[in-house]
Amino acid sequence: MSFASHARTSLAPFLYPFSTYELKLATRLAKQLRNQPLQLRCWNSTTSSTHLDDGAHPATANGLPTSRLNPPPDSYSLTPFLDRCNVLVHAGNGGHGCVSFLRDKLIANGPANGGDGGSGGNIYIQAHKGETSLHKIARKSNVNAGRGRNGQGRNKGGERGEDIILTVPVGTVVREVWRDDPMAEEERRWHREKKTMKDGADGNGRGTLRPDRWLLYPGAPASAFATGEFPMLPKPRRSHLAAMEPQPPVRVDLDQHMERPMLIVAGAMGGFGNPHFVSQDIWKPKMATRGEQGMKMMLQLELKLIADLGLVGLPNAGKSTLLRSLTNSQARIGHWAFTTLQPNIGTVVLDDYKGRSKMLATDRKTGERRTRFTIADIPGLIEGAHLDKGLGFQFLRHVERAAVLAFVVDLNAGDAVAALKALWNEVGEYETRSGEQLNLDTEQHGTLEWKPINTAMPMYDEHGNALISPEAELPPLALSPVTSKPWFVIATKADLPDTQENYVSLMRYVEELSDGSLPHPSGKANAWRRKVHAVPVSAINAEGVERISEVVIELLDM
Ligand SMILES: Nc1nc2c(ncn2[C@@H]2O[C@H](COP(=O)(O)OP(=O)(O)OP(=O)(O)O)[C@@H](O)[C@H]2O)c(=O)[nH]1
Ligand SMILES: [Mg+2]
Repeated sequence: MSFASHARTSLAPFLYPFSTYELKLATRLAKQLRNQPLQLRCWNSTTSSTHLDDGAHPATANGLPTSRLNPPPDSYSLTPFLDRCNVLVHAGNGGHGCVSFLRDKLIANGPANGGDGGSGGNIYIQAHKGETSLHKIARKSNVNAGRGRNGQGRNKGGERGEDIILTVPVGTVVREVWRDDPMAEEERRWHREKKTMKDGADGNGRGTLRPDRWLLYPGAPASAFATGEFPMLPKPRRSHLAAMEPQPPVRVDLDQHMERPMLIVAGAMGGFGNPHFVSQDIWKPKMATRGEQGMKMMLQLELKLIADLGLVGLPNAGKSTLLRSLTNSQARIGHWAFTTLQPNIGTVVLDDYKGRSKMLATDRKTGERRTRFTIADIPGLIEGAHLDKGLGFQFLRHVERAAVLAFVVDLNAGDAVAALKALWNEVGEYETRSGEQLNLDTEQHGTLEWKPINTAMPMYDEHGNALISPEAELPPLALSPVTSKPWFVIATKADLPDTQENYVSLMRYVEELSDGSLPHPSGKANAWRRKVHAVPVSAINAEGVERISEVVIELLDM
């Protein structure tokens, strides 16, 4: 059977129809297009306004009636998207201890009963499959957990500070840029002081006067620090939760949906109330300690994965229309290049638990039912994108961050095979260049410090000096090469007349590619080409698009 007849009979019956209904539909569409004056198809501002004036159709350039899949250019909603940000997190400070003495009807001058301060709030992080972007976190830039409340009289401890949970998309890598840990300094100081006392240099057993650590009774004059007797400062305490913090420096790869949040920084401990300082020498301690200071940490959050499927295509190929036809997205659609300037993420729901699911699929990694997958409509690539033409690098960065790639080619815009080759050329060259850049960096700065997630690296040298400076740039994230990703082709605008031959030659090309008789269009010998599909669709009519979900599910599990 020839390719053309194969396509006609099995692959695209809705596109090149022979049933009565489909034939009628196709004839009507083709007729509509033929009847349009040519300038209506080639948009410019004059023709558009003429078009509006005659009132036949609202402002759609292709002359088709407006619908959700063929909206006027001003009918869209912009969803913010960000795939990288820095955020300064500050664990909560501890509350102060309390200076208080029991006073009762019968006891005029009772014992010390000041409560301890509450501990500060913790910072947690949780990857959630409902999140697609980091913009909500980036908006804050500083995230402060709540401070612990101060202790009170009658031995009442202070309340704990409020915890903070950073909710991020699945596929986020969290890396520490720098940290400021006041507790580490306190601990070093305490050990130094203890050693001095032991050596007998200051053998009176009294601590140094540290107004920043001690708290006197309310209304005490400043001179009380000089005249009062202070015991040695208690050893600085860390919260028992600190044992659950990731090893420094924090390197966490959140590639699974998390049911429970994970601790990043524990809050600081509260200060001691005055009963802690009762001794033989000091019966009525008029001092308590201040709460410890919470740790500050600069975190870099970066999405290693922006979506399960990335739509890669030339400008105006019909990517946003395709996204709309598969999801509830309100992405902007326009008949000019670069309508889309930042990725739009949409979710394809396979099972909404309202009845029979659209498709039964299991995630091979987790063994769980797959109920949805996400799609990123990536801005169009132009020739020379790998040389950073247009907004080349920024757009290609997103291509690297999709699990499966769909190359969207417009069947109505010249040779589809040439378009596919041009796209692969840009992507392949980008990969080569980023590899070269990485090698160059390695030559200049020695081995790049990207270690597997969660391995501990020393933060301080033996003298307590920070090894990682706040200005240090983190190395680029190690991502899997683009050419190793499973991919397929979506041939759009197949409703337009005379696109059949183009599709057939595209199909022939990908078949020969899959069986290894042709070299991979990226020029890379080991590029993925196990089973390349070419799916013909008419996104504007939502025809043929169901097949895309089937192919994506198949490729996601490869
Ligand atoms: N006839 C027909 N027209 C389509 C189809 N899909 C998209 N179009 C039209 O093609 C034009 C471009 O569509 P978009 O979805 O904005 O294309 P895009 O690839 O997102 O473009 P950029 O964001 O600029 O890269 C619009 O005028 C759409 O109406 C289709 O299946 N059939
Ligand atoms: Mg677009």
